[in-house]
Amino acid sequence: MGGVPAVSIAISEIFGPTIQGEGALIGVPTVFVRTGGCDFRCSWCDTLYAVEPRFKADWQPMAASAILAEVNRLSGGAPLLVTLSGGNPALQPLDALLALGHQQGHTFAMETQGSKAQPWFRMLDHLTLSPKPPSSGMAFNRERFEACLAAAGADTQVSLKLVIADEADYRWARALADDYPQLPLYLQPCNPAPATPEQPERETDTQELNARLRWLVDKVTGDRWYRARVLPQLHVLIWNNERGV
Ligand SMILES: C[S@@+](CC[C@H](N)C(=O)[O-])C[C@H]1O[C@@H](n2cnc3c(N)ncnc32)[C@H](O)[C@@H]1O
Ligand SMILES: Nc1nc2[nH]cc(C(=O)O)c2c(=O)[nH]1
Ligand code: SF4
Ligand SMILES: [Mg+2]
Repeated sequence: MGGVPAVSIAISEIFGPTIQGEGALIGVPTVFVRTGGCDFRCSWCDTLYAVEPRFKADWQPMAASAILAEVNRLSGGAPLLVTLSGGNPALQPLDALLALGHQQGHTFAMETQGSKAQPWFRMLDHLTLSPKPPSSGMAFNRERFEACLAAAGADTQVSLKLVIADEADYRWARALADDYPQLPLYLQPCNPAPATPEQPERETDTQELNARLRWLVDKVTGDRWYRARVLPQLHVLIWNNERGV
């Protein structure tokens, strides 16, 4: 009696509908499901409240059915694109969420740094792999990244989204992208002043952000790197560093 207890997923926040502000699906209406916990700690991370273990008490263990109930409440009951982010959502058991969500008509995209592969990656409709450049302070592990690509298989649309803070990041991005010519490639300038747990109300420097965007466009066009697509974080242009949008 009682059956198998539902597996729980650590949830930092569920919000939307808003628009996807980054990468291949920019502009698409979506609800975000943000998991808690990350195996990285990037120097410029804009979501440390979903990363640092000191915030563990804020992350709620939720069953797939409860997460989807909240997604459906926010979406008004209509199926839509659900974006899984974090923290690193690849650390969570998300297969039941994907199976049940698909049954309900939702589609799923996920953002991850490519440090951990899961067999359920092939259940995703879109997978954004965002390996970290030198400025993040994190090391790139090619074997793990390629395990993520293999786990996604042929039916999941995979794209590469690289954050660029400086010249060294740009050079790293060029070399990395050359090794994966089949992947759609998105470059996004690093937010120079993301909000932090200590300064949740911090505003970014929009002039500096715009200068970084212009610099990146100049680099890409100057190098005739016509495969790269340069995009801002649209949500930062619209709402600055506000959380939950
Ligand atoms: C917060 S992360 C969560 C998902 C996963 N941990 C990852 O890094 O891909 C989502 C996206 O935001 C990007 N990001 C984080 N901080 C940023 C910043 N200061 N400027 C630009 N992009 C940033 C990450 O590189 C990643 O592509
Ligand atoms: N609108 C919006 N787009 C996003 N794209 C990636 C986000 C993230 O934090 O993972 C994000 C986010 O937090 N908001
Ligand atoms: S991998 Fe993603 S969530 Fe984790 S610290 Fe880096 S940017 Fe933040
Ligand atoms: Mg974000």
